[in-house]
Amino acid sequence: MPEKYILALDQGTTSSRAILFDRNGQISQLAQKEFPQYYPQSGWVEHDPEEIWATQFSVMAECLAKSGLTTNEIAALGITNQRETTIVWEKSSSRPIYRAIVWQDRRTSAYCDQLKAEGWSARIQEKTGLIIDAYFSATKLKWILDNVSGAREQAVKGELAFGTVDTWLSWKLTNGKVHVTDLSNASRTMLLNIHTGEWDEELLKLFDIPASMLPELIPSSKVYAVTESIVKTANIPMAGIAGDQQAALFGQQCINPGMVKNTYGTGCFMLMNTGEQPVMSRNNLLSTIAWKLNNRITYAMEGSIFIGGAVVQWLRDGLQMIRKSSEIETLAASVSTTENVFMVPAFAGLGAPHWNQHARGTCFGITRGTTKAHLARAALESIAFQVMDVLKAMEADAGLPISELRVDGGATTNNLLMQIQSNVLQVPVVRPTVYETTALGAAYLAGLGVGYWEDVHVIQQQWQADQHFYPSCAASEIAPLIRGWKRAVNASIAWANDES
Ligand SMILES: Nc1ncnc2c1ncn2[C@@H]1O[C@H](COP(=O)(O)OP(=O)(O)O)[C@@H](O)[C@H]1O
Ligand SMILES: O=P(O)(O)OC[C@H](O)CO
Repeated sequence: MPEKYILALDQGTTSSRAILFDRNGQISQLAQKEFPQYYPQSGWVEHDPEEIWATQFSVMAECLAKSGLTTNEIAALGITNQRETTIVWEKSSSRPIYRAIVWQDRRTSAYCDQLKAEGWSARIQEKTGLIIDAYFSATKLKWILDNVSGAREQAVKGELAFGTVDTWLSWKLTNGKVHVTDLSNASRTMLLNIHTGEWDEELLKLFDIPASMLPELIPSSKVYAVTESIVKTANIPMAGIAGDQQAALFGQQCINPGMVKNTYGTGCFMLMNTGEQPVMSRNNLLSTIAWKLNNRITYAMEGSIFIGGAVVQWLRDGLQMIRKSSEIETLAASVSTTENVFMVPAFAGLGAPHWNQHARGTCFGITRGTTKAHLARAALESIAFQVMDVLKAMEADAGLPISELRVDGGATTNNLLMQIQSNVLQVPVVRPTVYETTALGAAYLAGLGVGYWEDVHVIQQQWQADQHFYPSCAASEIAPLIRGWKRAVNASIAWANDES
């Protein structure tokens, strides 16, 4: 019998990846492609669903071709994806009726303010675990139905399908045979009751969403389809789905309550496993479904930061200050401090724990002596400070100190950022050997779904630390920086509040 592999599709905000994992959870082959971002108006962010599919499909084909494997050597396929991003398509033609509205998009902020003013905050948090914000899918879906010509009529007739990116990819991989989403993705729509694990009728009514548009809810780890005959990918069991942050929690083996990871991708997302009960945050964090496995739902508490590695991408593409993301490390390391420059990258408002939809990016403390190196360092520090704010909120909710942080995601290749992070938090930061933890989590869920791995205890042995970053300075040296950061965030919020 030839050795089999698990294929994970990781559809992120900036790129699509396909990764083959072996039985030891090691990467055997990888292909990756960036795709375009569209910013049609200030605060709007869109993707083309066909480009999402085309890049995802091409990396999958490339990965298989490079490996030389045939489909019967693939034991299962797992999907993990940028969450909340909202796609609506025609069931009959599979044609999207609008571009994907991305999680970072702010176009529904005013409607969210209205919902808050009408007193919906507590009820929505109680049911969904979420804080009302344009971030989640429900208001994006409502916007499409209200603004795309003919959409509502078609939706009422049952002709349209809604899905997050996992739903879209599952639809495309099966030629429209399945219209599904797993509970971890569904919990990000603001339409799911996380206690019952069902779509919530009251919320569907509030957002005026016809139930016929909604995908079927499935567990995160179970065979739900096989791939259709598209090039070399026919008949692979599709057996795992999870939102990328929950998949990373699984891939980091945070499978016991109290375990925490932080992922540094486009945004930063810290999740704590809270076991089989949702914990309602008193400190502006989210309560969300981590996964449904073996018929049991595991919950997580989450701090979502909208701009993490994206600030580096902005310096690269927007300001053209660097040519490659990796160049930021040398540039930022060329100065030992920012000379009191603070950047608040609230490009898409502020997420946890501030939740200000109207805040925007800002930079304080610039003098005639400020160079691009200071700005580069301030950008990296801004990522670390935002993570600190979320970690403090999580510690307050948990009533326990977090004594070590497991990290992953594209920006964790930056050793300087990891060192700054450890200094700011004054705790060790641990990077695992497999950086592609998100994809690994999806592979694990798919592999467990087909019995490739017998149970979680088998995969638990596979997690290995690559590098520890320990604090290299005293807390007293960091304290003035933290004060400066807090002033900068407050000023950014005050600027937004002054306008509203
Ligand atoms: N060396 C680096 N230093 C800091 N940020 C980086 C570095 N390399 C990549 N990044 C950032 O990491 C992000 C990509 O990480 P990834 O995990 O692929 O994100 P996503 O899944 O959101 O697309 C980008 O925003 C990029 O700017
Ligand atoms: O694309 P990422 O990895 O930054 O993840 C995006 C999140 O899923 C948004 O909630």
